[in-house]
Amino acid sequence: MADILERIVEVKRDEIRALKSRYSLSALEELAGAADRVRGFQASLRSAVAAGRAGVIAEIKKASPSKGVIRADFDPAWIAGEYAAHGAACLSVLTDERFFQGHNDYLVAARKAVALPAIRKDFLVDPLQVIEARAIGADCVLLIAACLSVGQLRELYGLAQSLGMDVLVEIHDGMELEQVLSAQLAGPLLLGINNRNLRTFETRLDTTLDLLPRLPKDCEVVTESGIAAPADVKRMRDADVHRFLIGESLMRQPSPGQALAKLVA
Ligand SMILES: O=P(O)(O)OC[C@@H](O)[C@@H](O)c1c[nH]c2ccccc12
Repeated sequence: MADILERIVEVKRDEIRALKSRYSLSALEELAGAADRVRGFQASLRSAVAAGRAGVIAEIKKASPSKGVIRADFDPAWIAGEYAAHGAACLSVLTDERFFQGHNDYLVAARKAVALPAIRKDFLVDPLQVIEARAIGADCVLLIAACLSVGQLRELYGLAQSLGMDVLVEIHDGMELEQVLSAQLAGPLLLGINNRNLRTFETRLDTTLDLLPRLPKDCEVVTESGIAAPADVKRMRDADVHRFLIGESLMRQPSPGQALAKLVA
């Protein structure tokens, strides 16, 4: 059986075809040009960290392929308000419909409710999806190294930057790190290390810690997935990792904002 990442990318190919039949490139570019001004995503994380705080990207995620529905009562604007009121630096919004029960409208609603910058969390493999991200208001896009060739990574990264967006480049092992470094992207690189293996769903915080010695000095590391307890946050901060992408453990609590405050207190 094809693994989940391959299945997701197959579905994305269909979505890209549909997007192409709905919009011409110039129409989509026009929408991107008319979108709300970009809010600095990488800068917001940087200022939290400079102030001695954890820089948290708080995720708005209804469901996932590994966990099913995570939160049934799902109101993206309300959740965004919770996160903003309790110290999140940025929002992450899943827009994939098929596997994560996300939606572009959730990003629009969440971003409209607060002043925080937001990343479009999806599986981007085509320039059109990057332009679409800006058209719906995204301030940052996720580029997953495992879905992209070095050439695609360079192309999509450059395109996102040319649209004023930041990019979070995601890896989960040393091979993907080498691939990203060989792309020689314009830094300082915002590099996400996913503790969850998207092929097996196994989650190990050591994934981040093991890769740290191999990262370039100016790299801004985000540890992603599986952060559930204050001890997890402390372990990372002791290793000089101050940026976090956190979803499930917040989404499962009645007040995701209070959960966030407790986690990083
Ligand atoms: O819910 P968690 O374990 O806190 O993880 C959040 C985030 O890291 C995870 O949703 C994620 C990281 N990279 C992704 C790529 C696609 C979809 C989802 C993800």
